[in-house]
Amino acid sequence: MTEPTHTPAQDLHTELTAERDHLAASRAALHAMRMRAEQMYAAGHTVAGDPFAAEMLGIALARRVAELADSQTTPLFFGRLDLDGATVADDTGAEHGEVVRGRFYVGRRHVSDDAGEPMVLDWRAPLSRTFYRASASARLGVTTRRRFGFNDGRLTSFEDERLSLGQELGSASRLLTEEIERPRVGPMRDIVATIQPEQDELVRAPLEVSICVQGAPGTGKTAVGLHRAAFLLYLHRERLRRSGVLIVGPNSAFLGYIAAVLPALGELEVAQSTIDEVIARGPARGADGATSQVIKHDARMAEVLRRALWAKVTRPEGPIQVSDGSYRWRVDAGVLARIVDDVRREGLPYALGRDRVRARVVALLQLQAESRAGESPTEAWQRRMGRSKPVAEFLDGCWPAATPERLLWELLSDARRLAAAAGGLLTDAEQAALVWAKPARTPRSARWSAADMVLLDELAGLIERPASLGHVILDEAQDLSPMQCRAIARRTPHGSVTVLGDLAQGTSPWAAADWADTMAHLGKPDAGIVPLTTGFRVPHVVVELANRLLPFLGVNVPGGVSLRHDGELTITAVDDLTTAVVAEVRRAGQQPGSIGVIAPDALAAGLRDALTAAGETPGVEVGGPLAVVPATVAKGLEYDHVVVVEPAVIVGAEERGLHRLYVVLTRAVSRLSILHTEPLPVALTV
Ligand SMILES: Nc1ncnc2c1ncn2[C@@H]1O[C@H](COP(=O)(O)OP(=O)(O)OP(=O)(O)O)[C@@H](O)[C@H]1O
Repeated sequence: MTEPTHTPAQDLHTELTAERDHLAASRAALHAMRMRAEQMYAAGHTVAGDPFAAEMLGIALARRVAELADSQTTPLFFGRLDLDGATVADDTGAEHGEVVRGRFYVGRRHVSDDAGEPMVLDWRAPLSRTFYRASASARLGVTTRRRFGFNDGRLTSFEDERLSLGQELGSASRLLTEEIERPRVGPMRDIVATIQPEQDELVRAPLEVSICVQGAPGTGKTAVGLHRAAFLLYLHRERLRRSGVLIVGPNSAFLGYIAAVLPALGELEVAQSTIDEVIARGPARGADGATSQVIKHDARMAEVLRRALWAKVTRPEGPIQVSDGSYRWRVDAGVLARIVDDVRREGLPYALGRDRVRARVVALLQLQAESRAGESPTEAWQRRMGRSKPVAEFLDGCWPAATPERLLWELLSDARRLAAAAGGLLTDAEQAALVWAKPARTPRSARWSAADMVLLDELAGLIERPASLGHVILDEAQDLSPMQCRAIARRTPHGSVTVLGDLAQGTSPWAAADWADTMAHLGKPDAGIVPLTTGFRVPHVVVELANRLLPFLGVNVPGGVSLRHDGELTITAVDDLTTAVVAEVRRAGQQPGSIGVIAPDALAAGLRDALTAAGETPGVEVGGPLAVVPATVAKGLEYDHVVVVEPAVIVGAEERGLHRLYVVLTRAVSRLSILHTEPLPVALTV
């Protein structure tokens, strides 16, 4: 492998001018595409056949116009490929033999000229794959890969790797380094220009494939998940628009931080929620004790609920007799029992089963009516029979209608009912912890807790099957409980999942210790587990400090390595925390970038007030210049300068406090200052 040769200044100038010309021409072409789309939008109603078609066409064209919006500050392309024979892969990654030569620009979206010739290739197009994957040893038909540097939308530099001459920069790329080390002010940005080969492999994995990524802090898991969503939507737009793509993140601060990435990539329709929002059936107004909460999230509850629901189905005791004008039809108890048994064996969701039993009974009544009258009864007749009192009473007796709320209310209000469902599964003490001390009088008046929502969702899934989503991306998935995983599994029986997380960052009481368990609860036990170890956020010195905690975290994960060798770490024992935090924030403010003061939850509000009183202005939004962040919401976030306050209190505040500290220490992009009055946690000092 050789170092890239340098281009003489004069040639450099000529080349830069040519590249800027191509950029200007591409912008003009994009503008023309948008004009054409706007004209079509304006004329849409005249070509559509009917009002519905006109509306659909209008929506599609408006979307197209929005997708073609140009932003002067976002570079239209960031790379160039010179090809002497690249083999294009199809959607699945399989090569289909078309050999391509010539020059191609790679950017955020496809731009073509009037004749339809590509001026910029979408980064997700099959040919663009070579931009991310080619290396000197496997150059995939690439002779030269060029990366462009931009400043405020203006093309200012480029960097070549002549792969055909064995030149390759890898992580020594100046443009990659600049991108990684740039100050993090504002919301999270996309990484399309610098996706690394190991990340690209995950981003472009086929839609059918579920994957689980175990990655150390800052290895780009969130970035990979977001780019994977954009990639899948590009390849399977119509299918996924119908079925939906969902991103699940740990909290609303995190979702706010990542919210701008997909729109910047032209993807405006991906739902982004917390797991609680996904399963909410109304506001959670109740609270759980620590013990009952953990039991409710335990996978055994699924079986308790299943038993409780299906215990409602009983064998019919007598026959049905239905009057129909001057006739009277009859179905014997034995026949009814067989129907109930058969339908149970079919394994349908409860409500569908009930409908099917009703339909079978009506079919038997219909047979009798047909043999008597010689003609088929109408649908109205069938509905009348299905709703007739004897049929309704039979159904209410042996397959009663059920709602999640009523069932759970019955279980949590009544120790005997719970015991009947939980016998052999939950201990007596566990059952006692679940039953309400003061039962709600009706299901409607129950004050459901967040953990109850998980149980209600499980019941709802037993009663009626939810629609299947096309793809779900689960970020910080190590914190999902078995029951929460099941909630996602129910929503993806025909879809796939991308699971992103770090076992070392598990802070929930049910945090995963082994990805195989999580994937089994998600219904994808065969998914591969892929490690990511190269860190793009946390500087080397800080990674080293955080890695000291790993042996104490009880998980088996590969340690991270940092691409960043800059960075600064200070640990200071202070007398007065508030004074020290204010002084540290002032010192940090002398450098560009965002500042995050991460404090024990109990201290956060006081520090925010103290900073405000001192004339600093901590904001609440993530991505602002200064934020005071309670330790429990810092997950997934990052700041150029992180001030960690009182690590020992963070550790002592919760059961998995050491894991929390690991999360908190790994939020820093450039500088980490630790301020403490209490002795540091032992794990940090060994
Ligand atoms: N290939 C890349 N090029 C440039 N920046 C990158 C790349 N990959 C990741 N980054 C940046 O590194 C930072 C960390 O990425 P990200 O938040 O996705 O990591 P993570 O693995 O989800 O971290 P954590 O587990 O700590 O939440 C982000 O600022 C992201 O933009």
